[in-house]
Amino acid sequence: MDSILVRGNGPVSGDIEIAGAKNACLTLMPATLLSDEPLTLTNAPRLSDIKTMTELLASLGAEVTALQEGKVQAMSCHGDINPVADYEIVRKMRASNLVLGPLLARLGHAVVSLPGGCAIGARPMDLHTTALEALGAQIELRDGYLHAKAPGGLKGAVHKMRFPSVGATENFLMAASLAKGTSVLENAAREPEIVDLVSCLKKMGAQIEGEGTERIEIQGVDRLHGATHPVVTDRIELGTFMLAPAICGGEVTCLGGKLSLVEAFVEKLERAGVSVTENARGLTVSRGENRVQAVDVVTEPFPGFPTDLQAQMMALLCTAEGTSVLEETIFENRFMHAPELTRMGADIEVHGGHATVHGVERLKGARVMATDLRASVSLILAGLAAEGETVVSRVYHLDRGYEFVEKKLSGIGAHIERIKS
Ligand SMILES: CC(=O)N[C@H]1[C@@H](OP(=O)(O)OP(=O)(O)OC[C@H]2O[C@@H](n3ccc(=O)[nH]c3=O)[C@H](O)[C@@H]2O)O[C@H](CO)[C@@H](O)[C@@H]1O
Ligand SMILES: C=C(OP(=O)(O)O)C(=O)O
Repeated sequence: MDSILVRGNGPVSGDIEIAGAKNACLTLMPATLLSDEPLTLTNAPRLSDIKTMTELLASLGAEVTALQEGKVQAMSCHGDINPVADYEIVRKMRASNLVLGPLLARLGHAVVSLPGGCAIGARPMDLHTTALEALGAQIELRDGYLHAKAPGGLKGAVHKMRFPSVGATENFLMAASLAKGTSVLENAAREPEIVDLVSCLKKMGAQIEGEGTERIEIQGVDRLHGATHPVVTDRIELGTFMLAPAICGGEVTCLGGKLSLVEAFVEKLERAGVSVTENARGLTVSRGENRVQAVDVVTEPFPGFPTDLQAQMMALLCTAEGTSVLEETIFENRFMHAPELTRMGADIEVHGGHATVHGVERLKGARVMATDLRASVSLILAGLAAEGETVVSRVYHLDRGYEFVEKKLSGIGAHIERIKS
């Protein structure tokens, strides 16, 4: 298993290119199941999760070709489709559950393994199943698989979710696009990845309005056609790399970054004393000599502060002046980076969904272990702020969500290298 070695850094400077969003690409890829014509995604990130989704779609009968070293995913699903998403693939990745809505819409039946839990918390599917049931699907759980069918076809309906689940919104949107009649989803998720999915579905011929708001209306159509679509910028990779100059000092431009993707995050950075400006090339982030100030953070659905940036923000706050409280409201076990940061000299107390971080002047390098995707990169960021060397093990988590992380960070002057096992 590879590790990442990081050496404490001085100020960083330069440009860093932000990739297409993992969490958008993983929902755009299953949309290929909705049409028998090719769907081409440009600006796809080069990640192991994308390979896993490719494997899953191939197991269902889709042809997926990675072009330009993986930056383009060309997909086609014109032959026989297998309705069974097998446990062996689904268990590797939560986003596998996004084939349920498309399979059901295209075939009228689907058998999809439950993703189960993952390190950061439970990944239940009740919001997905009740949303699809509102469209007329009958779903039961047998042997760890969701067996779904819609004997008379899916029919448009009004459905209100008790929580704006991103995945359930995506499954509902894809299914309702091919249902008969009009569907309305209330309390829908508003994340940029939802807006991106709708933009792609519209190019495929879907009739949808209200994306980016909490009420989305879908007029079902008989068939969807092929399309070419660029994957939206990864707001989480963007936020992660914006933290490099915030932690080390210096000035970095995150190419392709937009304020509208990370407003709640930027508000906290600015309060901490970090400057962020939007320009034609992206977002420029700078911090001078002053220590950052403590800020409190609560994770929330978009447009609130994203759960996927909580671990990285904690790395910054470890060396802030004062005490910060981070509250995690989305996943019940998403503070696993805290004990690892403590190994580096951070002063953190975790009580349930709250982490209290008392800022220290300097962290110290240590051997630490990545427990999940965002925890891994938070340890790398902390390593940049630490005295001496930090070795982060189990970086296969990192490769799920960050392409060429060593190359990108060394491009702005960070001391980072991969140790191959
Ligand atoms: C709202 C939110 O921040 N969603 C994040 C979540 O999306 P993801 O789609 O995985 O999760 P959801 O948006 O569905 O919401 C997560 C919350 O809803 C609960 N839940 C979810 C589905 C369900 O059927 N029943 C249920 O109770 C979960 O236990 C959790 O508390 O993880 C992704 C990867 O980290 C992020 O990119 C998304 O931004
Ligand atoms: C936890 C994440 O991904 P997933 O939902 O695929 O596990 C993430 O992107 O931070």
